[in-house]
Amino acid sequence: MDDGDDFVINTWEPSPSVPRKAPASAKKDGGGKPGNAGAAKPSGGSGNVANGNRPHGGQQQQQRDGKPFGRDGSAGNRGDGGSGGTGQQRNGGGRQDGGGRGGGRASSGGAGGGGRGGGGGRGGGGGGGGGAGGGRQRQQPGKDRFKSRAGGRAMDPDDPDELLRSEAPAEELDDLAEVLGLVAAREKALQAEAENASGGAGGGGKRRAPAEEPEGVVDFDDDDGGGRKRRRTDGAGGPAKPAIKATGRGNFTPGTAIHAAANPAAAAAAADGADGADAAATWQGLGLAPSLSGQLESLGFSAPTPIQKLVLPVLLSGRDALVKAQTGSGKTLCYLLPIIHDLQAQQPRISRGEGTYAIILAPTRELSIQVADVAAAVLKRYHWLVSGLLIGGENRAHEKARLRKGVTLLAASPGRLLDHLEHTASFRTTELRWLVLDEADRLLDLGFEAKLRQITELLNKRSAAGMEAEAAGAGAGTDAGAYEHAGDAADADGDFDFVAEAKSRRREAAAAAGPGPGSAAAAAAIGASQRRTVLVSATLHKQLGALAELALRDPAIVGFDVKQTKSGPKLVGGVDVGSGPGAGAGAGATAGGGDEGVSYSLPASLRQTWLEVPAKERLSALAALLKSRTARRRPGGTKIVVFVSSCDGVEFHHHILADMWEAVAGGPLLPRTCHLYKLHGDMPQSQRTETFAGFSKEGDGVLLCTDVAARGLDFPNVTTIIQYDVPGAPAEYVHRVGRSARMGAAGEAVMLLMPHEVPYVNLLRSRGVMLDSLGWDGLAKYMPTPAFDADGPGGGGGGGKLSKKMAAAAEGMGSAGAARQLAAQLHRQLSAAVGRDPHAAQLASDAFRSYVRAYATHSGDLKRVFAVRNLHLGHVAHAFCLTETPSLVGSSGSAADRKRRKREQSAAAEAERRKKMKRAARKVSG
Ligand SMILES: Nc1ncnc2c1ncn2[C@@H]1O[C@H](COP(=O)(O)OP(=O)(O)OP(=O)(O)O)[C@@H](O)[C@H]1O
Repeated sequence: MDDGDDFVINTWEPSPSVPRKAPASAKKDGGGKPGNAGAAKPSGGSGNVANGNRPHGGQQQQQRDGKPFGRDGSAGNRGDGGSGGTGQQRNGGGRQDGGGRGGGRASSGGAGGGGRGGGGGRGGGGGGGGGAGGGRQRQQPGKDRFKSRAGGRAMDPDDPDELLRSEAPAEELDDLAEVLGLVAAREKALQAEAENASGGAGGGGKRRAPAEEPEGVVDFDDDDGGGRKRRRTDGAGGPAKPAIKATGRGNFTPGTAIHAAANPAAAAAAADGADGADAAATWQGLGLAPSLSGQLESLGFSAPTPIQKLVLPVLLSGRDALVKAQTGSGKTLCYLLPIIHDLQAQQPRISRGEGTYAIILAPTRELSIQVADVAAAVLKRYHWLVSGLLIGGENRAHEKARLRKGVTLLAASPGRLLDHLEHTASFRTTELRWLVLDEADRLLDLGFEAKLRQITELLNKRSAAGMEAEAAGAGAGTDAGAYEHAGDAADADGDFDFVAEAKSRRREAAAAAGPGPGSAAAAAAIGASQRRTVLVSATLHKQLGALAELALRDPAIVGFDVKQTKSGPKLVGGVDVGSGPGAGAGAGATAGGGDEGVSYSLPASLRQTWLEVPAKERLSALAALLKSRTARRRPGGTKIVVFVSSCDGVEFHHHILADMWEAVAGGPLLPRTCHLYKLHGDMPQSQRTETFAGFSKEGDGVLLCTDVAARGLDFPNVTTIIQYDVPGAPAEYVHRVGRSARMGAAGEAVMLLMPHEVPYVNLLRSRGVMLDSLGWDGLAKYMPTPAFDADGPGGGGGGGKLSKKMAAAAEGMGSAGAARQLAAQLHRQLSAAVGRDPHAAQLASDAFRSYVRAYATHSGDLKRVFAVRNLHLGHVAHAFCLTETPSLVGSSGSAADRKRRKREQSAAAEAERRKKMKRAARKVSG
């Protein structure tokens, strides 16, 4: 039933801050080459077309493994698969008919060659029992892993914050890399086998005709897989630009040479060169439609950033891509613009009933919301393209209703997307043309590998079902068959005739229009079987190569280099492309692989410092930093993000600073106009969304948060980042500080380190991140001072006058040391207040425990620097305003909160169900 509350983000007013106007610096970016888009186009497009049967390979592998495709398994039916495609189509109406779908794939293999159909049959047969079991086995270890890392506490693997509290052990990630490598190798072998068996005839029958190679465009130096080098030139005989090399055709598999991409610095320089400066300096010059260019300008994006200049032509050409660039350099538009350009160009227009054409996966809910907001803003001109959001914490039933209506462009978090792929029959993805994995490094960090693999497999399966149905039928009804095949029986009604009709007209129009950069023909050449996949990352993650192997085909690689090693090609950090004029390109050249040897590149406009603080003075130092940064009103506002290592830590500090400070210190810590926010993964989604929007809009504000806000979130005008609790690996540091100094703006990052943690500065230095030491002197006058002494309240905490006695003492001492002593006195008063308040005391103990637990999860090199044995637990407890050190055994408040929330959610769901039943009953009786 449709709830009527529309899911169309397209009609939302995007958050006022997102996107924001381009700063003057960005507008000045000049340069670029005319015709780059065209130059890049044909090679990728044709390469992809030639490789069009990749999805089949993936599916064959599933069939052979007999793996289930739905969580429910429907094991008994899987054995039906032996009859191949036609059998499946006969069976295929019901979603529960797992065998039908398995057979569907078998038949798709069968179309390419009988052998594959047989393979599917075997898989289907085995799947009767083994498949379903396999599904559970695959999920279970994941859960166990989370559980064991949480010290026996059951964790929610969908929740980034849960995982943040303790990262996956390195060995597990290594195992996953191995598995992904094996999967890729196996896929490749099966594909080769299938190609031999079919001789290409069958597959060709299903695939759309490749687009003709447009004339006058450039191919790259291209290894055709057989070691032969080809070179094409453009009509004018010029070299290919941008300087991004294509890889050989075929999957990006171990043993296949991954060509170093572009040296972005060189490419950016080329793009800025005299002969092409004007074209690449404009959106249209990069190949975007005039209407899209106009929309961007009306949003304040007057010119592309350097990374956008590099990536847009590549993606518009139909290539897959792996992209790395500095934080805040404008990566979101790098993929959104080619997608929107592609979708708006489809003739006749795409209708929402056709289902989803683009999916953007992001690791956190907030990031998905942000991407959806930006998409909605850009899509405003294209009312027929509907965007939407699928994220954990939202009502599934509402999401299902919206998916049934159709959502063209979807931003999603992996857990919820997988859930709908598995359980929402009306979720149509057979037309999917784009899959983006944003913050891919973070997705990997959070242990989403298995989910990403499942998602890719399911999408492949669905698009193959669509192609199969299309090949089997003609014209109207084709899609109905496809959806039936994909288990979407509920939608297989007459409504889809117009969809099939639109699609066939679209293809005709594309054929008539002929080839050309960004043309309808080029677009049509990339059918469901030719999905483009984009991996975007701000840092190099050691599993990224494996993920690229799995997900990408013939990718252009931007911002990384590729090093040949004994075990095959390996991604290494390349030159980051920056965000402002002169930024990035050339800054922070990299060498080596993995995190070791990587050199991060951060904006020059970011001032980075660290402050050495003993454990027991941490809270006072935080208060002093906040006071000092908010003391003066800046014209553009002051926004501070404070990173804390756990949800409990955020709760405790929020309670102390927002609810208790004023009463104890006799005045507020922050100016009245500066609001204090909190954001963490244990908050209900509605509150998270509210905070996200509120802090984005705020002129002055402080956000206390976990790493849930560390990546990708684009809060406008963040002036200061305070890392109150240390980050993990240097990449984490880079992501946290990347919330400030975006798009060439000035920013500051301060990290608090306890004395034993100071070597972390050297670790960062070894990764190219240079910090200065921040002295106490500048902070002395902002140290919070006690309100209550023999002379009565003085209001030192709120910036009011010191009591006479204190003021005299401070003047006498006149040093940072004196100020610190006064602050210590205030701290003792706070501790006494916490001791009198059971709620605060509970928050403090929970926060202390979570802090120590999080500290204990550091691994590798970090374990030596952040060793729990170096923590003075008594002093740490003091920082949490505890006079005694709590036992480290015991459940945290957040765990209890989570349980309570789950209870509340199921009670609410039950109430909703009852309401619906009552409504239905009333309708019947009415
Ligand atoms: N061409 C442009 N002109 C002006 N501003 C832009 C342009 N492109 C993007 N921006 C703005 O730059 C900011 C950063 O963009 P975005 O969030 O896409 O960066 P990012 O590289 O994804 O950052 P992170 O690595 O932190 O995720 C946003 O406020 C965005 O609106």
